[in-house]
Amino acid sequence: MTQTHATGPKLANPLNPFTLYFSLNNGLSDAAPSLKRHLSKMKGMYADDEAYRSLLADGADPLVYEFHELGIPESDGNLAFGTSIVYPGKVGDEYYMTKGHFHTILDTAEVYYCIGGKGMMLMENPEGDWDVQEFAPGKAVYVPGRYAHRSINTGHEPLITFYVFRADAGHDYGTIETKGYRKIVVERDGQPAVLDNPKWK
Ligand SMILES: O=P(O)(O)OC[C@H]1O[C@](O)(CO)[C@@H](O)[C@@H]1O
Ligand SMILES: [Fe+2]
Repeated sequence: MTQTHATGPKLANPLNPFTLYFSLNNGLSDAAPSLKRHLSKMKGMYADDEAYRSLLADGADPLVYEFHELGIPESDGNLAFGTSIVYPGKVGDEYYMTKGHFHTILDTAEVYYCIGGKGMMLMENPEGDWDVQEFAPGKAVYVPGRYAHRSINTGHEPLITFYVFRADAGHDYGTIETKGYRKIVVERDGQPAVLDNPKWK
């Protein structure tokens, strides 16, 4: 090592070695800003449009999830990583969740390691196969290439995960925004249940 580098989010291109701290309690990093997705950014994604509208009444706009995206250069040798925090809540009986996406380079996989909370990773591929895997602290979920992925908080605490994927993978939101997922995860008798999405096109 010939020089020291400040740790933190100021990422140079090409990258130098660096270290970043993410809290094991709330998933956040003091050194890097998070991107926040409020409910108003998820129009049409929940099955119950009326429940969605009523949660946004009178100017309310709850924070559904936030994540750290560090701006790692999107070249094929790099890894993008960060934490993702989905807050507890529901729209009607459907749990708070991320938008979800395919990777633009469809074959690109991703790993999520759960640090806190409880939930599910909902996945589906263009061939129509779907799957859910459970998140609980200590569980690592592998999202294979070709699978769209959405994190869902089925518990009462923030669902905190750490993710890593190939930095050039890209995000394809269009397909999910127009077609939706085949499945939704809702609360039934106090338990999560996977149902057909009535809005799926
Ligand atoms: O991109 P979405 O579906 O809004 O969800 C955000 C999460 O997915 C990621 O894009 C990783 O796949 C992270 O930035 C973040 O954890
Ligand atoms: Fe992804």
